[in-house]
Amino acid sequence: MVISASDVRRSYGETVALDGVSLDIDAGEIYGLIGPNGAGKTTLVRALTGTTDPEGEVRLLGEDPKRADPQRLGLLPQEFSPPARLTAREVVSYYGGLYDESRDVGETLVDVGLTDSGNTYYEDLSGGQKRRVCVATTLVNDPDVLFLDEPTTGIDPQGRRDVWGLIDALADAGATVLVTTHYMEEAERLCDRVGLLAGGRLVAEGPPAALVAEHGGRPRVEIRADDSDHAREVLAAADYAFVPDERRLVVDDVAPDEVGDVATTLTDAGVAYDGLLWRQPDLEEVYLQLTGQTVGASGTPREVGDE
Ligand SMILES: Nc1ncnc2c1ncn2[C@@H]1O[C@H](COP(=O)(O)OP(=O)(O)OP(=O)(O)O)[C@@H](O)[C@H]1O
Repeated sequence: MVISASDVRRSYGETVALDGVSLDIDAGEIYGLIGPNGAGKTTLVRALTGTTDPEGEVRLLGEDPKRADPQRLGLLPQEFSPPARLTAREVVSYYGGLYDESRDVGETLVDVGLTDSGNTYYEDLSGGQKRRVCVATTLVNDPDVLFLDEPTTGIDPQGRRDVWGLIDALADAGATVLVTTHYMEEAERLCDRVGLLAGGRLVAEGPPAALVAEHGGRPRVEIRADDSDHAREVLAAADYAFVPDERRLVVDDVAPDEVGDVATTLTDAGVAYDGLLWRQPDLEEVYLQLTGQTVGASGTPREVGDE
């Protein structure tokens, strides 16, 4: 195992940040830690990398994390501000200088898609470009194990895809990657396995598709109608069931060939709607099923039915 944790606990005063987490991550895996703000993701990354002292046992590359070879590790913290009055190239070169051996700075910049911005001051880059520079600093020593705490937060959709491609390529080349995210699409697209963290506990773990199949529930249709209360009444009278969701009207258990029946039921009752969206359940639904909370793109936890 490249990374392993057994019954890891960490509290800050009264706040229990980690409440007995165990996990094992193998070489070449991309493992995603998912959870909303406050779930314990950053504390777990800190425990696994030796920057906080938890109870329980942690092993990184077979050692106490504090003794693991820094040359083999890359860590992108959530909050990371390189010196602003350096250019992108100088920032990456500065971090490269901290290692006995480092990669070519120009190549590393190309890898993160910063071909034209190498000579721009860090403080003059866009939010997404800054994050790419930060990712580049974690790649410059060609690490075997990478910890990326919310690597794509603030990056535009294309930039996000670029970073995913980069992480994929690193894992293909044998690197082990632990990534935290509250973007479910990111977790589904990128990760071989994910761990769902809630209140400092790992509530489920597995390949995204397997978790969705086991806990995600049935396909559903989301309806956008001006008068969604009326739409709900009409559908309830026709024996449709609903996914608990305070923000949207979501009809549960609708196979693809049954979407037309939902539309007809509404139309026959004179209910106007401007959208019917059929979708398979995703990791967001899994999280909701298992914790009663949504993660959401902003990462802010929300109790369903709590508004
Ligand atoms: N240094 C600290 N001192 C006090 N409390 C802390 C500290 N670090 C984390 N916590 C608390 O521990 C809990 C878990 O925080 P953590 O940052 O690990 O969550 P997270 O899932 O990474 O959230 P986010 O997505 O916002 O980073 C939170 O309640 C947080 O307030």
